[in-house]
Amino acid sequence: MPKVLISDKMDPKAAQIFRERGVEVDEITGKTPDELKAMIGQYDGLAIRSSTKVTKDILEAATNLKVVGRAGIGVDNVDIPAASAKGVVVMNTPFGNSITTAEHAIALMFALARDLPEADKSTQAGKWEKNRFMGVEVTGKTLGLIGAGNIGSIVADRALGLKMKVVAYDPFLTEERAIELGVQKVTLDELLARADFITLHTPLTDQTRNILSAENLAKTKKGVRIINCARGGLIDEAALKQGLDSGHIGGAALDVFVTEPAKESPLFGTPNFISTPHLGASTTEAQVNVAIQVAEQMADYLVSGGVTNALNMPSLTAEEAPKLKPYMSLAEKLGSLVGQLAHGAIDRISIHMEGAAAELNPKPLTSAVLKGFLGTQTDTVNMVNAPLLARERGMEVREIRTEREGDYHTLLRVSVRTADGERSVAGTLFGDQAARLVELFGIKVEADLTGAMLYVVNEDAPGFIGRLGTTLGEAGVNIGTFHLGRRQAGGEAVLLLSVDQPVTAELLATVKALPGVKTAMGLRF
Ligand SMILES: NC(=O)C1=CN([C@@H]2O[C@H](COP(=O)(O)OP(=O)(O)OC[C@H]3O[C@@H](n4cnc5c(N)ncnc54)[C@H](O)[C@@H]3O)[C@@H](O)[C@H]2O)C=CC1
Ligand SMILES: O=C(O)C(=O)COP(=O)(O)O
Repeated sequence: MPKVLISDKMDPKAAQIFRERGVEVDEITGKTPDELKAMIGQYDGLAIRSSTKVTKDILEAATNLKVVGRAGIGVDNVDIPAASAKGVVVMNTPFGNSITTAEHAIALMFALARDLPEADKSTQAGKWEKNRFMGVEVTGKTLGLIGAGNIGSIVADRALGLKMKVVAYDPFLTEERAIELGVQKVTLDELLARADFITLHTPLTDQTRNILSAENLAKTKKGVRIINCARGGLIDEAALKQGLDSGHIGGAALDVFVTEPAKESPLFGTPNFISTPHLGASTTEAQVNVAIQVAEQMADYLVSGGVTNALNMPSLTAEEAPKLKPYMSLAEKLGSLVGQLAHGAIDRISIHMEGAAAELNPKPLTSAVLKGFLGTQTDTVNMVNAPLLARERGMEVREIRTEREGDYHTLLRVSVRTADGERSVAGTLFGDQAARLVELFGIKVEADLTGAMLYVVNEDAPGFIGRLGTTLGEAGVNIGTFHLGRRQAGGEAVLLLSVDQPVTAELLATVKALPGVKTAMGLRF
């Protein structure tokens, strides 16, 4: 039974779903990195929010880990390249808390507009300072949206409902989408110059880090009020403090900080500064949403291989997964076969899916072919990092689908381009389950690809098979299955034998010395 650790506070619905789906679950929150490292080895899944840092160090200790599920959106607390290298799927729940976070941004905007926290504090201190607090209306004001994705769009919608003008800076926002949202697409400089309120809704990337730098803050309108419910690091906190102190910035509300938990900050105590402890996603509704979603996605993956909302692997529904399983095995074997047989540099690999195979989700099949192929060159390849590794090696990967059936109702063909030209192998599924090789470098052959195999190319001549059998017998090697294919009688023949003992270098040398043998190789599946 797969076992999952929930390491951050999560709605109880998550644990309930894991158990209902046959996944064992421990809920242990608040552990230090060392404590987590010591226990992570026993788990197949790790369910987190933003507190747990899934570092390379933790992943190295996670010997059984298959999936990290983020009950929320941001995955900057997960080392995704390190997870991919280990074959660990990383998933998030991209929509479950977006309304809630957008609402928090709007709440902070009003809190800034009317100085609510300070007014509350003063009133409860018995001061009744009616003349001290003078707010601003949001109606008719311009809201500058940096990032108009899921959350930014909801903020825009709510702001338009409040009769604000919304200008948006987002390099990936199309004019059509801007029109649909009712916002004006502008440059960052224009946004900085025009906005009365600025709200940030981008991930933290190399491009967005310090997007509100000292220089950019200086370009803002005097009295601007700034809200960050996205990620610490988008604003230069020291420059923000200076701007507040000088009075250029009229107010700032931060839900997120460069260092979290933010137990101290030069910003604390600054007039017109408001903060919340990363509460953007903290509503009952959002937490129920993300807990249910993350548990369902992780259970799908652990129980049936379905992949949803993964950041480092193509999607695959829980219904598709069992159907694809035998194909994945065939794809991996064909990839491995060409990897073992084709020599020299390979700059292109093509995966042809014909007949029934053409109707399947091609991405997992491609990953499986690449895993099989690259597995002959490196031990660190897996389904998750295979496409990335192929790209890093400068390989072009082609997927070709032909729905028309050929000789087989379903066929996978893997071709590689080598210095000597295109080399291809093809296989089908026998009874929709068993992987069967049907063509090898242009020669028809019917073979199972299992365990240790001996591959021999020879001149088709009488007596050869007997001599080969004797040679193997004398070497104490037992033949399991025997497959023969040839281009034409008396031409080139291919022999594929599964053998019960390993094919040693010594045996290969003896086979190669037999008359008529052109090539002999040991293969492994
Ligand atoms: N405070 C909290 O508790 C929460 C914070 N978040 C954070 O909110 C942020 C936004 O989340 P979503 O809207 O769901 O993400 P999203 O991916 O839907 O939207 C992000 C937008 O940022 C834009 N963007 C990317 N690079 C940009 C750049 N250089 N300049 C301007 N725009 C750029 C993208 O084009 C995209 O439209 C994320 O960082 C997420 O982690 C999300 C949920 C809760
Ligand atoms: O979903 C996100 O990106 C968030 O930042 C929410 O964080 P949390 O799950 O509340 O720790």
